Amino acid sequence: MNCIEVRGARKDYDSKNHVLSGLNLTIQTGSIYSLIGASGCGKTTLLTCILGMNQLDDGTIKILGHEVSVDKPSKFPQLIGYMPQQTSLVPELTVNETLSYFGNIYQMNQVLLKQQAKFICDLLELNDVNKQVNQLSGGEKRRVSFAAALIHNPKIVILDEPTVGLDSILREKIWTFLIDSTKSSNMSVIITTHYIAEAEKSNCCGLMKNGKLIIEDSPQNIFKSLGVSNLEEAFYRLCLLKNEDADLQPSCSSIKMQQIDQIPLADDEKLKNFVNTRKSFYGPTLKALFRKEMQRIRRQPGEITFTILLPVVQVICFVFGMGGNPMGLRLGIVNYEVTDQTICSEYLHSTNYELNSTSCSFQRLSCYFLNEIQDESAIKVYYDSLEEAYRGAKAGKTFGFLTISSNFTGVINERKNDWQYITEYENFTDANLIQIHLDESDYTISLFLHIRLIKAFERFNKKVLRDCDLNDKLEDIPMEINTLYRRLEDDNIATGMPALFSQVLLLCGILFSISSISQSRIEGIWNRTILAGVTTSEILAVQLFIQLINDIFQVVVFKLLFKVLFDIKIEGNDLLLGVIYLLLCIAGSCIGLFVSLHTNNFAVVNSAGTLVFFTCGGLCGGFWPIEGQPQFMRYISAILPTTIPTAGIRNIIIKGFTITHYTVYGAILLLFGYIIIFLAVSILSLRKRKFA
Ligand SMILES: Nc1ncnc2c1ncn2[C@@H]1O[C@H](COP(=O)(O)OP(=O)(O)OP(=O)(O)O)[C@@H](O)[C@H]1O
Repeated sequence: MNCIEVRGARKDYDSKNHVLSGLNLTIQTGSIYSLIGASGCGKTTLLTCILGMNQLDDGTIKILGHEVSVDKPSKFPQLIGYMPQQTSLVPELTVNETLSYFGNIYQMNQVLLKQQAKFICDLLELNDVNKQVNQLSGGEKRRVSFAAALIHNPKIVILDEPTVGLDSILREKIWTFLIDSTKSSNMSVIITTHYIAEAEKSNCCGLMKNGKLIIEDSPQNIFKSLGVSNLEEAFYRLCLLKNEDADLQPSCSSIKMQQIDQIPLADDEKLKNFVNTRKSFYGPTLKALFRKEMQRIRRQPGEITFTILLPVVQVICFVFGMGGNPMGLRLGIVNYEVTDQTICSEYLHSTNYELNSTSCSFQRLSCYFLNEIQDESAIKVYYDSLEEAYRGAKAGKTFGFLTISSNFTGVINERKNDWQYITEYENFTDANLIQIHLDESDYTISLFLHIRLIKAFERFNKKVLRDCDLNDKLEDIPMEINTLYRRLEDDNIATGMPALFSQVLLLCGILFSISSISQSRIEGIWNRTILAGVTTSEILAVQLFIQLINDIFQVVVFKLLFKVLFDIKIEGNDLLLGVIYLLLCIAGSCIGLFVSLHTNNFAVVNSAGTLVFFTCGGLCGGFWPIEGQPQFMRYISAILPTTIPTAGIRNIIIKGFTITHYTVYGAILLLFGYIIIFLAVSILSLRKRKFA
């Protein structure tokens, strides 16, 4: 039986790029087949199609008589060993751990695994087996990758440029091993190489050009037919040939292999047994997947620190960055009533202000008013003229300025004493006693200054009324505003806190998921794991388990932070709050999973995470009311993963709402919805395309 048969293989990446154009290839069991050709001629593409990682547009590929495609990769993963062009290993694992990982996902017997690992490490001169892969040289990494392809003693070995970067002695050793293995254990090898001379050691050589094999024969037959003495020369000659001359090809299938034992691979019954030997959800395999992730996390101190610190830093920043009253705001003052401010301070220090108690008339009341604006409200910066104050505000030296008219005291006196007789109402309001110009480019600061100036005037006015023996309540508006639920001591922080919590927990889930899944897909370990026969369900199960551990950890950190930093009493059920936190984290993990499965570009993955974070942050209503959004946007906000949960968290913490309130059960249902949808779509897309 032929080990691999490729018939009429066509593959186009795009309409201009015909990589394989009706290629035929036959690899006999127990032989070494060297695939050579210029860079970019399609060797890797052919290998990935043979492995079922890439789909042919036309034609068939059979491994041991069974057709292979993306939908139906090889039935015998344990029989195949693949070494990709990129090293495709976990950089944080040691050599020993790497071989143990591969041995376990191939479900090897532990004693055999140890023996085989020792044998291969000796063969490939991998002496320091406790060194991490990321501490190895390029050549050493390739040797580890080669060892990983051979650890389970495969019967079909597919090697994409295994000898690149290795010295000639080691290359010789590898070839000797391959030749011995094909002879002694009937191993079949397909190998691509740019070292054409070493291909002379193979049983058959195929030279690819223009998407086809232009020759496929034993090196000796090629020498004979072309009248050359080495493959380099043959390769050079054939590459110069035009396409129409490419009919030189006797097939390698006519070459008689000196096989000792063909039975194990030719016997279909035994192959079936081989298929059945792989156990689904097998403990040691799952353990290997889990251990690999844990070792990776453990050896990436940056990542683990980031995972722990992310919520801590975010919450601390939030506590210090939000909710505090802005201090040190500079406000320009132009006082036309008392232009020399030293007079004001002397005056305030001496008699406070001059009051004629019989008529209740004052002097220089502007000093008195300005005295009510203390530094914690605004730091006063005095200017002599409006123009100067304007220039100061424009230059950013102040957040705005106010002018006090020269008739300030006169009008106030009038208001207090003769307000009932003022007939020229227009004149009264036009007095423009105090004109305020605020820099509205920072709305929050302008709002604060606005309120503080009004309050300063109220205080001033009340004092004046009291000094005139008038009831200072006259100044109050006849309205009392009482609050429901709000607690003064924590209202500022409590307002934005639920939004921050939902945002950060969602982000923690997304980032963790992205970092572990994208990393393994981009590094190539994902594909190698799938090729070893591990199902995507097994990988997902382990991933979700690890995510859950991370999510629970994040929630615990959050709850502790909440206690230590906020010390806010939770009115509602703490457990219910924990459930929403956990669901937020899990929803984030599922969103991260979905994103990582749909792109292998780290920049895109990170941008997607950032997009989710900022979109949800801006629209969730926790930092700015949803009521401020246009109606159509409110519909979008309502279905975002943090909007209803933010309201739910706020309602549990501050109002003590239970699961019967729509924001609480709505949050739980919404998050469950997110988890189910993103998980289902991820599973479906993995069914369609397992490989990264
Ligand atoms: N995913 C892809 N999308 C589009 N084009 C691709 C893709 N992968 C490979 N190609 C193109 O297909 C052609 C064959 O690539 P392939 O990697 O198979 O060549 P190769 O013979 O293995 O090259 P090398 O010897 O340099 O490794 C190249 O022109 C390459 O640009």
